[in-house]
Amino acid sequence: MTDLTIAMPKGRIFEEAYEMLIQAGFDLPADVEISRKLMIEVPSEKIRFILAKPMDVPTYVEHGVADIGIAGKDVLLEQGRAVHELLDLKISKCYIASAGLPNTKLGDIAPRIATKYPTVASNYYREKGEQVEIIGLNGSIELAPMIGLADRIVDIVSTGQTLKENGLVEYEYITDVSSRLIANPVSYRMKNERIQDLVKRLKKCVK
Ligand SMILES: Nc1ncnc2c1ncn2[C@@H]1O[C@H](COP(=O)(O)OP(=O)(O)OP(=O)(O)O)[C@@H](O)[C@H]1O
Ligand SMILES: O=P(O)(O)OC[C@H]1O[C@H](OP(=O)(O)OP(=O)(O)O)[C@H](O)[C@@H]1O
Repeated sequence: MTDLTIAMPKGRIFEEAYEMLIQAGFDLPADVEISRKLMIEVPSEKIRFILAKPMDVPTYVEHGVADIGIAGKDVLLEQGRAVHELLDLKISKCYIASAGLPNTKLGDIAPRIATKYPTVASNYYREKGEQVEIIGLNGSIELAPMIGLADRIVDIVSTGQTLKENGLVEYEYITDVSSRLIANPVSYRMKNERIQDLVKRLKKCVK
């Protein structure tokens, strides 16, 4: 059996993704994320996990230091990395939308859009033929319209609670997001049997 390195996203996605691998029949240790270890070896399964920031998973996979990884579609759309998308795991579901203060119309001059997803946002408005000014932020995006930094935000919505608690409303749905299994193209060729087996097993667990 070939060794496989899997880049796992720390945080939100981790638990569901790890649970899915266990459901797929992999014999993996419990309590992995509680520890501060960033690399977990599972010799019995010939698997090595690296625990990365969700935004960094495609980087490890593109560079081939991880054979496969799990990444949100939001991150894949934003980064457009050279990786194969193998399977929609249908976990960590949410969507990207634009939002802003209620009853506000965008003026003729390029509205300011605050976002953690500058590429997704500029593609969206370009396709609509609207000129915008993108303001890149790393988090707490909802603050931007409240404090007058931007006219709209483009961000992840899940329950809608963050928008509601900050007095914002959704304006435009942009795209659905869920987590995907991705592979390095060379690993996919060289370790095809191993990766196909994993895809087959995970596919059975997709709900
Ligand atoms: N409500 C949500 N908010 C943000 N991301 C979500 C949500 N629901 C699912 N996701 C998915 O989880 C991923 C982000 O996970 P997480 O929030 O742990 O990372 P992060 O925000 O990049 O990390 P950090 O909190 O360190 O900035 C997204 O890329 C997306 O695919
Ligand atoms: O619709 P909801 O269920 O409220 O979820 C959406 C919120 O969750 C995310 O933020 P996160 O918690 O990752 O914090 P951040 O501000 O650091 O991005 C996202 O950026 C929204 O702010």
